Amino acid sequence: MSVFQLRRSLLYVPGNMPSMLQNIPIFESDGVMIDLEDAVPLSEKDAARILVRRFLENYQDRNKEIIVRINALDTKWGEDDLRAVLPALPDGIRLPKADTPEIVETLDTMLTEFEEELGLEIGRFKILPSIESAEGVINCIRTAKSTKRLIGLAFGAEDYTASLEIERTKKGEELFAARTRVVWACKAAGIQAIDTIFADAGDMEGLHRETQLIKTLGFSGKSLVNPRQIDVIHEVFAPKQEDVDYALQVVDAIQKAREMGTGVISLHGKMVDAPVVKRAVNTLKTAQAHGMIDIELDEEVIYGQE
Ligand SMILES: CC(C)(COP(=O)(O)OP(=O)(O)OC[C@H]1O[C@@H](n2cnc3c(N)ncnc32)[C@H](O)[C@@H]1OP(=O)(O)O)[C@@H](O)C(=O)NCCC(=O)NCCSC(=O)C[C@@](O)(CC(=O)O)C(=O)O
Ligand SMILES: [Mg+2]
Repeated sequence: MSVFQLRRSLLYVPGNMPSMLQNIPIFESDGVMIDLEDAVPLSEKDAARILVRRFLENYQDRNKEIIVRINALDTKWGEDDLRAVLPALPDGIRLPKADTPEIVETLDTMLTEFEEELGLEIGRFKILPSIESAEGVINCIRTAKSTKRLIGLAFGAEDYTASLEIERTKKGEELFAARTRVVWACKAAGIQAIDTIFADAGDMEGLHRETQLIKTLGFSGKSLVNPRQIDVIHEVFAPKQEDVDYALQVVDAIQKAREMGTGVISLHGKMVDAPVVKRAVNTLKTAQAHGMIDIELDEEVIYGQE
């Protein structure tokens, strides 16, 4: 059974803060996004990219996914950021303000050139574009299919609400349509949807509520601003034991149904058919990724394919 990569928690770490960078190895997030963009003041842009490169060169035993958020490619820093950090081999680049598929394609081409220059496999560096404006949301369906390098699309609600000239609320009603569209784009392209930050690092209840909501919508994880947010996210994304047990029963039941020559069966009085089985398999894959179960799932047998 394939195990999809967990990206529940991607923690931003400002690239100009040595005291924060040095703790990256001990954070229990699934990944970190070292930031050269908005967390870094203009006066420190040049120093930060050198600091990040040195940090990555010394961080040899990587224990989590490392993504660097560069400055946008239409700024005077974006290309220098790439040139500085790529030789230190981050796993991927988060591209802010990815308003169009064309800007992601430009980054794709630049990464290919850097890979050739550095003698690396083409496609080694992944891309996580940020959808954080009205234009970005409108174009995200094409952006999600713009290159094979994409690990997902990340929604950025702070810039998105600024672009709409509205306030961001904790309830998040103003974000619903954009979040939904980003999820559709990602699911249609077979990549992950990563939700925006929750800025109030002291409000764990609010974070819990928002994470529950975005999980329900189909996001795979969230960007974070503070290490204290990691446990809350992981708790919400952990599959519940009762759901895993039920998914195992569903898989068992459908195989018995097939042996009886039918594609539908009743389990505890509820109908089990193909979509129910698909959801059960998703639950089991998630449980597998969380290390909760270790079983071989033969999807051809489960789905009844020849
Ligand atoms: C939020 C706050 C100020 C709270 O400060 P506080 O002082 O209350 O923090 P405390 O909890 O008291 O800190 C306790 C200890 O943890 C250390 N510590 C804290 N945070 C740490 C961390 N992130 N990494 C490593 N270490 C950390 C700290 O140094 C201290 O260490 P020590 O002194 O040794 O005890 C602080 O966390 C922080 O600056 N966060 C990063 C902010 C940032 O990167 N923003 C840019 C990315 S968002 C964006 O751009 C939006 C977006 O573009 C995209 C999108 O949505 O995806 C959009 O448009 O939407
Ligand atoms: Mg932003």
